[in-house]
Amino acid sequence: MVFPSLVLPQIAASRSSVRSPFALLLSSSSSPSSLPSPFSNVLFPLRQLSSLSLSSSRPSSLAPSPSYPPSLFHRPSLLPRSNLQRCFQSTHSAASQNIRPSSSSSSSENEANNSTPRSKRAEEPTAAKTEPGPSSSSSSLYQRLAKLIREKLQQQMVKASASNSKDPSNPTPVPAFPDLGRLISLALPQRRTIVIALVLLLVSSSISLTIPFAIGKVIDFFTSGQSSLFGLGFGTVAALMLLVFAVGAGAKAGSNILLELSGVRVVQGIRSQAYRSALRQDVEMADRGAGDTVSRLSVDTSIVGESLTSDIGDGLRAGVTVLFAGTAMFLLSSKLTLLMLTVVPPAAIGAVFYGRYLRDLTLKTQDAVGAMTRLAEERLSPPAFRTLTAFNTQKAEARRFDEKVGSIVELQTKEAYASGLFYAGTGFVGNCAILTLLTYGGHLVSKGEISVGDLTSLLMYTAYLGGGMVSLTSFFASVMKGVGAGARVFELIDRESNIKLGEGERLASATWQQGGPTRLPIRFNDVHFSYPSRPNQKILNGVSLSIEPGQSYALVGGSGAGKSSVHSLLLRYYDPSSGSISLAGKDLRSYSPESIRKQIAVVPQEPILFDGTLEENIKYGTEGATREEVERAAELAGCHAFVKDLSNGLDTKIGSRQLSGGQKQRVAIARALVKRPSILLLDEATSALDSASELLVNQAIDSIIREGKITVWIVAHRLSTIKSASNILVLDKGKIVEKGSFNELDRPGTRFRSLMAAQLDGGAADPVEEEVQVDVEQREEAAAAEEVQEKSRDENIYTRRLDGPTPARSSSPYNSLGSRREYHTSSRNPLEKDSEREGVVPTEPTWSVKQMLDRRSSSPPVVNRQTIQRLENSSSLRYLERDPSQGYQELERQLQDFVRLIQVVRDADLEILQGEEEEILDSRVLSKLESLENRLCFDEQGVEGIVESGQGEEVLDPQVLLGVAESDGREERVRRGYFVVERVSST
Ligand SMILES: Nc1ncnc2c1ncn2[C@@H]1O[C@H](COP(=O)(O)OP(=O)(O)OP(=O)(O)O)[C@@H](O)[C@H]1O
Repeated sequence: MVFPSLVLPQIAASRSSVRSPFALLLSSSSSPSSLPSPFSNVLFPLRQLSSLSLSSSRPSSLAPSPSYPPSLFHRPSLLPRSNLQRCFQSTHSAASQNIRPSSSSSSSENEANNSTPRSKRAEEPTAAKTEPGPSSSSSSLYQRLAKLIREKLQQQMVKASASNSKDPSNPTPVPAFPDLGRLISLALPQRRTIVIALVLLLVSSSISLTIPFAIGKVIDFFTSGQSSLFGLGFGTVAALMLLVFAVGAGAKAGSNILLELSGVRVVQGIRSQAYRSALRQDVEMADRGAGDTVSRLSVDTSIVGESLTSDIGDGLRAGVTVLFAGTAMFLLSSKLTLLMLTVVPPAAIGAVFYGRYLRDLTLKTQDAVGAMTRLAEERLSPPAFRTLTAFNTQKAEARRFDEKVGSIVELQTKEAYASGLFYAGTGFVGNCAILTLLTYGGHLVSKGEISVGDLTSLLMYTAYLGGGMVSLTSFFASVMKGVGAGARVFELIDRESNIKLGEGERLASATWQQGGPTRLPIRFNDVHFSYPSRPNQKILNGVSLSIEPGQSYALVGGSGAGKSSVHSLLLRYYDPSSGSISLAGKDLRSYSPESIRKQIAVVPQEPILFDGTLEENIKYGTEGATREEVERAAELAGCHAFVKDLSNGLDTKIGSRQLSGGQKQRVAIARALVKRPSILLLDEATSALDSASELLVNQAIDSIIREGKITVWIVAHRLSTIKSASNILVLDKGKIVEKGSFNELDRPGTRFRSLMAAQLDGGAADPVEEEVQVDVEQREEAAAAEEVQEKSRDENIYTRRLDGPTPARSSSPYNSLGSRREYHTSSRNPLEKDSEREGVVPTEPTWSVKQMLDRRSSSPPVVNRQTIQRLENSSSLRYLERDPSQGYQELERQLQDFVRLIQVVRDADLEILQGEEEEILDSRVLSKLESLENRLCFDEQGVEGIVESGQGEEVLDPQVLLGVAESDGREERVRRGYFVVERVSST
C-alpha cells in the first residue's frame, strides 16, 4: 500500500528528523528490512508499551525502543536521538562513577540517591495529572503507561538510595524527584517563544490532519465524475489546497525553529546555573571525579531542555493527531475501524516478547559500546598513547579493541536476526490486515456504504493514528527522561558546599602597596584529619605546629605522610575532623574561604596551565597585574630561560600540555609570585626542574625568604630545597615528630636524617624509625669504619679521575644503616692540600674540562665538541671542592651544570662578571647566566666589576670564590667549595 508522498512530511517530519550518518550507523542494526506497512505503525506503540511495561531493573527500558518498524509514518528522529544519548551517556557514566546516566539511567541513577518518602511526595501531583480519565480509552492507556513508568522510576530510586546509603563515603545530598512544576519553571524565561511555537504547531498539525480527508474527496471527485468539489471548480480547490499546505508548511517551519531556539536557550540557562553551582562546590566534590558533573552539565541538561520544548511540541502534535485521526476513522467507517483493531491483540503479544528481548539486547549493546569507547578514550589519551608507543603494544591494544568490537557485533547480529524476523512477522500480519481491510472495504464500496475516497482517507488516518501513537509513547518516555535528568540537574544546582564561599568574616588584608603582606601567624592545634572519601584512613593524627609570619618552613616526611594534606587544610579545601587551625589568632572557619585564599599563593605538585598565553597563565587569579609585574615574576621564577626561545615571548599561546614539566613549574611559581601573597605554599615546586633551573628557582625562593616578608612554607623531598628553609618540620605517622633548623636535625638518629638518607639513596624505602633509633653507638662505629674505607676509596678515585675514566663507585653519602658518611679530604687528595685548609687557593690547574667530559663519555654529551674545544683552549677547571653536605654524585652533577653554564657563557659571548665576593660566592649566580639576557640582572644584583671576556684576563678570579665569614668579630676568608675557573690566556 503506497500513500501519497504528500502525507509524509506532515507526519514523519519533526524538528530532528534528519538522521545523521552516525545516528543511522547506530540504529542500522534496527533498521527493518521488511516492506513498509502502515499497519506496523499501529502495532508499534503496543510493542513499545510492552517493552516499557515489562518490569526490569534496567530503567533504560523507559526510553523508546530503538527498533522502529518500517513505516512511512515513523519519526526517525526518535530512534537515533535516543540511541545516541544512551551511547554517550553510558560512556560518560561508566567513565565517571559507574553511574549509568543514560536516558533512563538519568532517571534511575540520579534518583539513585533518592529517598522514598520524597519520591512519593513528588509523585502525587504528577500522578494526579496522569490519572486515567473516563472519556478517552487511548489517553487512559497512556496514563497507565506513564504511571507504570513513574512506578519504575520510584522503584529504581528507592533501590539505588538504599544501596547508596550503605556507602558512607558518599555524602551527596539525596536528590529530590523534581516536581514537574519546577521542571517547567526552567522553561519560563522562554514561555513567549514556546507559546507561539505551540500555536504554530497546532496550525500545522490541523492542516496536515485535513489532508487525508481532502485527498479522499479529490479521489471521489475524479471517480464519481462530479462537476464540482465543495461547490467549487477543481482548479480553485487545488489552488486553495496549495495555499493551505503552504501555510501549514510555514507554520511548521516556524514552530520547529522556535522550539529549537527556545530549547537551546533553556539548555543554556540550565547549564550556566548548574556550572555556577559546580564552581561553588568544595574540593571534596572534585575529588570524586568530574565525570558525573560533566555528564549532568552536558547530557542531562540537554535532555531537560529537549523535554521542555521539542518533546512537548511532539507530544502535543501526537495527541492532536491521535484524537483527530481516531475520531475521523470512526466517522468514516466504524465497521472498518473495528476490523482494524482486531489485528492489534495478536500482534501486540508478539511485540511484547520482541520488545522485551530487544530491550535487553539494546542495553547490553549500550554497555558494550560504552566499554569500547572507554577503552579507546583511555588508550588514545596523550599520556597513555605515549606509554603504549614506548612499549610497542600497538598490536596488543588493537586486539583488545577488536575484542570489544567483537562483543558489539555479536549482540548486533542477534538484534539483526530478531528484528528481521519480527518485522517480517508484523509486516506480514499488517499486510494481511490491509488486504482484509481492502477486501472488506472494497465490498462496502461496491455496496455503496463507503466511497473509494473515504476508504483511502480511512487508510491514511490509520497511518496517522499509528504514527501519533508512536509519538505519544515516545513523548511520555521523553517526559520521564526529562524528569529523571531534571532530578540530576537540580541535585547539582541545589547542592550546598560544605565549605561555603562568601560565608564568614573577611580576613583583613594589607596590600603590598601599603608596605608588605599581612602578617598571619598560623597555628595547628591538635589537628586530626581524614579525607571525607576515606573516613577510616587517618591522615593527620594530632598535628600541632606554629608558623610565624615572614619565616620559612620546610615540611618533610615520607611519601604519603600527609604533607600536601596539611597545605590543603590551610587553604580550606577541607576542614579538620577535629582540632583547629587558626590564622592571625582566629579559627580558619570563621573567615570566608576566598579571603583566606587571597592571602595564600600555592604552587602545587602538578601545576595546571590553561589554554591561553603565558602571560594569561601567569596572571591567572591576579588579573590586575601589569605586564611589568608579570615579567618580573617570570624572571624571578626562571621562566626567561625558555620564554626567550618562544616566538611571541609571554604572548605565546600555550595549551595545558605544551610546556615541559619543569617549565610548567616555573610558570606556576611565577603565577604564585605575581599574586604577592602573605603566605607562599610550595609543594614540591622544583621537583621537575633540572639542577640549573632548580638553583635558579631556589635562589628566587631564597631571596623571598631573605626578605622576610612572606611566610614561605615548603613541602619538598630535595635536600637542596629543604635547606633553604630556616625551620624544618618533620611529619611522620600523622604527627610532627621533629622540628628545628637543618643543622639541629641533621644529626645521627633523627627521623629527618633517615628521610634524607632514603631520598639521596634514590628513593629507597624510608628506614623504619626503629631502625634509626636502634643502637646508635654501634651504628656510628660501623659508619666510622665505612668512612675510613670510603676515604681511601675516594682518594683513589680522585687520583684516577685526574688521570682517566671514572671507576664505578657508590654514590651514596650514607652507609647502610642510614648514617651520613662524613667525607674528609685526605692529604693525598690533590684537590685539597694543607695550604688550602688555610684558605689559600691552589695555583696549579688540577682538573681540566676535557678530562671531566671524557670521564663521562657514557652520558649524553652536555656540550658540543666545538664548544668543549673552545672552552678547553681557553680555560681549565682549576679547583673543585665538593660541598660537604652533599655526596659525590651531587658534585658531579654540579660540575656538569657548571660546564653547561660556561658553554652558555661562551656561546652567548656574555660578559663575565667578576663581581663582589658575596654575590659571586654562590655558583648560583653563575647559573643566572643561562637564563638571563646579557647583563639583564646584573645591576639589580649589585654586581660590579665586569671583565670583558676574550681579553686574556681571568674569567673568574679564584680569590673571588672565597667566602667572607665573621669569626670572633674578625673577618675571615673561608673556602666555600664552589668551582673556580681559571682563564688560560688565549692571547
Ligand atoms: N583527595 C584525597 N582523597 C582521599 N585520600 C587522599 C586524597 N589525597 C591524598 N589522599 C591520601 O592521603 C594520604 C596523604 O597524602 P598527601 O598527598 O598529603 O601526602 P604527601 O605527604 O604530600 O605525599 P607525597 O610526598 O608523595 O606527595 C595518602 O595516603 C593519600 O593516598
